[in-house]
Amino acid sequence: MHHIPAALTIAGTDPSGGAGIQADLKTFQELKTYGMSIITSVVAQNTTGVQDVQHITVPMIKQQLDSVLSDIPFQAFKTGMLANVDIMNAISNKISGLAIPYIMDPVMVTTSGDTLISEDSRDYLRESLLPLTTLVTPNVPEAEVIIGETIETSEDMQRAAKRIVHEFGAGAALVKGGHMQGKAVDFLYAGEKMHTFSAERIDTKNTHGTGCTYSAAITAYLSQGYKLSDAVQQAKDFVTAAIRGAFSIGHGSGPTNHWVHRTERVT
Ligand SMILES: Nc1ncnc2c1ncn2[C@@H]1O[C@H](COP(=O)(O)OP(=O)(O)O)[C@@H](O)[C@H]1O
Ligand SMILES: Cc1ncc(COP(=O)(O)O)c(N)n1
Repeated sequence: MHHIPAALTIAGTDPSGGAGIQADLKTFQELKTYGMSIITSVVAQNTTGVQDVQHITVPMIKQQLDSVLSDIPFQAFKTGMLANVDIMNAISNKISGLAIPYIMDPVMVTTSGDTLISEDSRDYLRESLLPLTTLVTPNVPEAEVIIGETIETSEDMQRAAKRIVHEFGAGAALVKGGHMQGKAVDFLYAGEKMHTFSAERIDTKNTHGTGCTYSAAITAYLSQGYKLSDAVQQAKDFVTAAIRGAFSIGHGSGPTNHWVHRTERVT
């Protein structure tokens, strides 16, 4: 019997360590879940933006998945950057039979404004991958792409969450308010009532990797058996602390601090 909770992330990389696979693994580690990773694209990026991208071949992505699936059980998984339809299709074929929570961070554009996935793959993501999810975690611009409508108010965010579940077939939707004004408020809808998660807005430019960190934390808590709304609340507390302690390093938007449980403060 395995008593160690384990989670898998399927995503792109960030050599500067703040987003993507690197953020996911740091988060899993901090939250005491054994972390595993499938790399879909190698992204040359840092706190200032994306300099270059190279996608991993589809056979190699499939082989990475087989290597993990044939060897080590895990209790939850997430996807981040899935750059094109071929990669999405390979992933969906391998994961559609897994009876464990699937958290999709529908990564489209980075904090620095660089596009990470092709135009046509947005339709594939909406039509083929969304119905497989336990939870999808769009920020406001991503939710706008999914529903094809602009979002201006918190009522719009809540309506988007409901539409993503009822019309697009996601298991649940967490529409995140990081790009709105005022408090940092996120709405979770899983088919019944609307849950609200609110935190004070922290005045910082260092938000590189917040979405990755948040969805990885939700995945970690789900791997440990928390129910969805509790996993999101715990993860919200984690990401807020990670933003509050964010590192002012690099020349652009610095990374969040995954080391939130350290007793001595890192500055
Ligand atoms: N300045 C901030 N202060 C506090 N919380 C924030 C801030 N910016 C983002 N958040 C929170 O961080 C999480 C990630 O949200 P968001 O920035 O919308 O996603 P993404 O990184 O995918 O663009 C959400 O819980 C959001 O409310
Ligand atoms: C490989 C990869 N995946 C995702 C993001 C988005 O980062 P954020 O969490 O800031 O939206 C990123 N910059 N790089």
